[in-house]
Amino acid sequence: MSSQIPTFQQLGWKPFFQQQLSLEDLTDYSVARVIEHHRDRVVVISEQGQQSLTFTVNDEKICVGDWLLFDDQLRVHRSLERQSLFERKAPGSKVSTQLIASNIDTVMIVSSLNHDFSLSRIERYLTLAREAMVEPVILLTKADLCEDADSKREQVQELDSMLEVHTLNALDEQDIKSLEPYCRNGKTIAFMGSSGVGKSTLVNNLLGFESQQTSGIREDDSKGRHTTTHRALKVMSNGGILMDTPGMRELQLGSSEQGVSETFAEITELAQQCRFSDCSHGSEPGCAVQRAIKAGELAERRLHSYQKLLKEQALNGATLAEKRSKDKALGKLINSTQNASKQFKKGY
Ligand SMILES: Nc1nc2c(ncn2[C@@H]2O[C@H](COP(=O)(O)OP(=O)(O)OP(=O)(O)O)[C@@H](O)[C@H]2O)c(=O)[nH]1
Ligand SMILES: [Zn+2]
Repeated sequence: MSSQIPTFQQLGWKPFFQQQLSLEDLTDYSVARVIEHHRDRVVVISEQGQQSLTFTVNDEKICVGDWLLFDDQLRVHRSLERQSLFERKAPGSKVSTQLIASNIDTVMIVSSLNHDFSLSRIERYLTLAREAMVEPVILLTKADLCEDADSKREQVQELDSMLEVHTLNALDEQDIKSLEPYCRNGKTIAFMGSSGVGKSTLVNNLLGFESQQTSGIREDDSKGRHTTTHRALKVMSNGGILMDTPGMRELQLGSSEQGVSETFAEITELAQQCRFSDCSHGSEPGCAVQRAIKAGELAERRLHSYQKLLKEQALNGATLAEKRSKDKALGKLINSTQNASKQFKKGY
């Protein structure tokens, strides 16, 4: 974080958050945004600068990017409702989720135009972005190393005509400038994409670090990145906020169906015209999806991606449902034990 204290507006304060405050909140508490999350405390930035806050007993689940209220004793009072949230399944657990980052406006889905380029991977990230309620933008890097950049760009655009798709050389200053509209004052952005596609290069250039790293990224720089304290929230040279949490890179598909159906809107729409409401779009008669594939209006690849993601989701959904039924069973057990002890007390 730069030495200058950013203004609230710069930090991403919006009417959406303002509306959640009562008069009492404003007089009794201070407002801040979380920039680091630790086991027993959070580091926040407010109009007073950077502060470390302790949790109260009623420790709610807080994550980087959250807005919260705190008292004079530097204790968290409560966090405000989020506008968007990235979460993932906690490692080692099929059921609980881990909060990654909240209140992001735009997520940059980065894919390089060489070996990493994969429409299915992009679709996967699009689904994640939509589940998180975050606007996606596609950045296709290494355009300088690719001969058919335009045709690949078109393939991505065909996934969704409303999608913003850029091809660029992440090392080129002019190309970085084209991203400025997304990085303005008050905007929070984040990056997603597999290893080596140019995320760090983009991040460093957007942060205005190019003067420090003119000779490109050296091998030992990646080590250096890890030894410096990791601030998840950084102010970019033109005022926007960059959310740079390591967890964003290992995101997995959640359990809601909405992300998939939005990402594959044309299939969702076609499916409504299938003769059978539970059509699997295989060999059923009257399948509108198969008809569109045969007519060349829908790529077969799209249907495969769609089905694959739906299957993954069903799997995630099942584990959540299992968890719920377990919780219910536990609830029943507790109730019956309580009833039994009541009955016992009553002398039955
Ligand atoms: N020619 C060219 N090289 C690029 C471009 N973008 C990134 N690179 C190079 O690709 C390599 C990997 O880039 P990084 O920015 O480290 O990739 P990353 O996505 O951060 O990778 P991880 O840190 O592993 O997640 C570096 O050597 C960059 O200089 C580009 O648009 N054009
Ligand atoms: Zn069908």
